[in-house]
Amino acid sequence: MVIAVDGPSGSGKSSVCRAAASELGAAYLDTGAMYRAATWYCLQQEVGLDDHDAVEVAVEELPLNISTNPDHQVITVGQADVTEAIRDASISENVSAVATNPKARALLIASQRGIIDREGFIVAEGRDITTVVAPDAQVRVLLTASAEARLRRRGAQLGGTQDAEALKRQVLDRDTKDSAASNFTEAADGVAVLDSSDLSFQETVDSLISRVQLAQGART
Ligand SMILES: Nc1ncnc2c1ncn2[C@@H]1O[C@H](COP(=O)(O)OP(=O)(O)OP(=O)(O)O)[C@@H](O)[C@H]1O
Ligand SMILES: Nc1ccn([C@H]2C[C@H](O)[C@@H](COP(=O)(O)O)O2)c(=O)n1
Repeated sequence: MVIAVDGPSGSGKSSVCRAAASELGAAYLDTGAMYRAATWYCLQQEVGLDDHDAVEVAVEELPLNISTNPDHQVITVGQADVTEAIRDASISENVSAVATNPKARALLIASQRGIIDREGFIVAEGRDITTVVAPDAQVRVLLTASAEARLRRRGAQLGGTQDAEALKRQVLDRDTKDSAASNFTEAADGVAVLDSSDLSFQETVDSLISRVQLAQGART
């Protein structure tokens, strides 16, 4: 069973899907982490992010390994453990340049489909999982939250280190740029909306799990 979840920045995709996968005993794929790792690699190789061909070459040779264990996420690029580094504000502010590069996207999407096929029972989250990567997933959810809730949550997550302008760049401005590559603000046909604005973290996890259990029941 494939559980596909999309949504804007700060809506809770990574944390909610990781917790749900852990409770369900499923694998977990953070596709945003793959775009972030690709961006880290381009910056490390001093590839100009506006140079589309150079970015494509870099993504083609990207020596990426991403774990699918929801309880132990490790992301490596070659010998470098980039699990923490890809969460840096410098990556958040540059990742859209890679995510909107069509050829880089096609390469990463192919890799994501390979991981999903290999795992079988998996929660995969990102921006285009319900629509492009796994449109045939048995559970398809658009996880949303108000802009105010998303900014507040991201601010708390970063320990109050970012001012309002930096948070806006990392959350709302990034959404605007990423919208050029995929539609994650409106649910496509057959995709259920889960609005977490007024839900606690655990209520949101429980809501996702109950949708999975409903789909599991429908299959037996
Ligand atoms: N329903 C909720 N109530 C309160 N806090 C939440 C809720 N859902 C998520 N959070 C918190 O909000 C923060 C942002 O969540 P998370 O990083 O999972 O978002 P995201 O959608 O994956 O963002 P991005 O796409 O930018 O990586 C985390 O600290 C998470 O614990
Ligand atoms: N399926 C996906 C996943 C992510 N992206 C882009 C959009 C984000 O700016 C970036 C990082 O994702 P995050 O870690 O914030 O979820 O990657 C995408 O285009 N498609």
